[in-house]
Amino acid sequence: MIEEHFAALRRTVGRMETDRAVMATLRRWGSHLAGVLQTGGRLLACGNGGSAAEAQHLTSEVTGRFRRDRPPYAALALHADTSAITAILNDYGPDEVFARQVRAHGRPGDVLVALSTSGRSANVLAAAANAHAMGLTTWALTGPQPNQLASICDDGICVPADEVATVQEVHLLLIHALCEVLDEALRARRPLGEEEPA
Ligand SMILES: O=C(CO)[C@@H](O)[C@H](O)[C@H](O)[C@H](O)COP(=O)(O)O
Ligand SMILES: [Zn+2]
Repeated sequence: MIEEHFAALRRTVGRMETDRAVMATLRRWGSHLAGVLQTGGRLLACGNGGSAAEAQHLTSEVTGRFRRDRPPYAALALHADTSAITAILNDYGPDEVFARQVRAHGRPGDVLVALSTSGRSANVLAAAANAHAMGLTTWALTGPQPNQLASICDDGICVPADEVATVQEVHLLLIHALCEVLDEALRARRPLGEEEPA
């Protein structure tokens, strides 16, 4: 029933909107990410299916822009290079498709955002484990807790919804909220004399 679909989204958003921990996490992430990007670090993001699209939505907003003009920053969605993906899949197997790229593109201090509605996709778990071992900061966006991805990442937001679709829809809301706080933090950190174009 489509009414139930709308109701599930409304319920979940309502629950998260009043969860102070979620807002605090987003603000902490925005401010940390601003520092990483402005000092030459990079954002990596990964996920499967709908979560791949969400990962790419986030990185495109960082490299392009969100609401206002600002300098571009380094961000990569790890499923987007189809030649690398097919070669790694073919030569090393499915669990390595993101992990190998984390090892190639990640540097200590960079940030990995790992998205999984179930929190148990092996390739996303491997990416997070590799990133952690290399000294990247790892953040999880998942479905309900407990789940393995949230437990191995440095920080995470777990969406309390039963349906994969609802979790994905709320992930996009969280991504836009993160872009909002990131832009605020970038503006606050910009040195005097480097105001953004009108
Ligand atoms: O978008 C959808 C369902 O809405 C699917 O493509 C879904 O993302 C795929 O089944 C993924 O493989 C699920 O992976 P995960 O979220 O459990 O890590
Ligand atoms: Zn957007």
